[in-house]
Amino acid sequence: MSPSASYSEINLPSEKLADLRTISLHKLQAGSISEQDLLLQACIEDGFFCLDLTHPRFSPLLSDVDAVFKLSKDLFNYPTDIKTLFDVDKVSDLKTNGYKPKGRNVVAKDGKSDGFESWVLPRNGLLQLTNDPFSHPPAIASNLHSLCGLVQGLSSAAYTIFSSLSTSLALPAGQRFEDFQRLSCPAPDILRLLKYHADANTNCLPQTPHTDMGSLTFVFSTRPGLQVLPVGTGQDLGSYDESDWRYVLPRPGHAVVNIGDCLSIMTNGLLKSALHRVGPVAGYAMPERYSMAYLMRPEDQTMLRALDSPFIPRTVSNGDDVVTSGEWIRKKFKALRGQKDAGNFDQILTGGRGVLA
Ligand SMILES: O=C(O)CCC(=O)C(=O)O
Ligand SMILES: [Fe+2]
Repeated sequence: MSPSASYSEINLPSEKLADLRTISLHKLQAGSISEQDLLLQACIEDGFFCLDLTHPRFSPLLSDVDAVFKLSKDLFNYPTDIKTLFDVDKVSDLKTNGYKPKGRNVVAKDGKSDGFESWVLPRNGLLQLTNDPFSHPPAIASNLHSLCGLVQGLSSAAYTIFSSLSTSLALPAGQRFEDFQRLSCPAPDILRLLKYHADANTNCLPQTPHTDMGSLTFVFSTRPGLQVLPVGTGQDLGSYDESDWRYVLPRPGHAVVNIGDCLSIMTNGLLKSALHRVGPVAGYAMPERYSMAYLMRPEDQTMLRALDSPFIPRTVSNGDDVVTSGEWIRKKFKALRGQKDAGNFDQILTGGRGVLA
């Protein structure tokens, strides 16, 4: 088969596929104990799972996903001079709003740059939770209904997931995950629309390996491309092998969900924040690919330290290294802004490990 064979023609060997658990949001919401246990297991063992949204009650959410994919195509089809009016580095401080052209950031030590355009939208701006500036083009203004529906639907799915995990870990009142991401309070969550460009080079790496630095991420796509590194393959030490990557296949009516660094820190590593990346299937060209990621982050005042739970391993800390989530995000930016050639801001913002050494 030629490197440009269509993805539907590619028959991936099953041992190369990520064997992710499927969690039904409907069953979680109905209080199923076995689903709750399965969710905890997935977060401890993989840091990734597939979220089944096929129950009819989630049809409005899936319609919003479709509408936002359509919007995404319209946005990336805008002429370059319009897109650059909303340059993420000009219209927002912490990259929480605006457009990033392809190739702006370095993704590999050899200096190669990224292979995707992105457009980031802030939850605070969409839901009018703060008065922070939120400049955006007409296509976004005319799709606010779907964008807000999507963000609210995913925030509510996250509430169910957080609350299930909090119960499983016997977290005390006031220290439950959902207490740090309240539905009506401002939080620096972002909706990230992505367009990966086709690339004939079978060795291209459009997006660098990274972990997401927030709490929980939901990803939707209709094309393969997402790859995860199984927990236990030397992620922390960087001693994994290229052959360790596993492909996550998109499934209609499902989101791919993963744990971010903040939840991992708050559970002292019990819940895993796994390395992932986007790239072509080995030996094939990279096809054009649209995806969207809703990257959730704890409210700014959240202390990033291990929570009280009989299941969370304790560490001895003098407290000096505890920071709030807001400080942590700012610190990362400051460190990077002062670091010539660090380039890779978007990945750093969304990921704490596994990026440029
Ligand atoms: O495009 C994807 O499938 C993944 C996106 C991602 O990992 C991110 O935005 O952090
Ligand atoms: Fe990510």
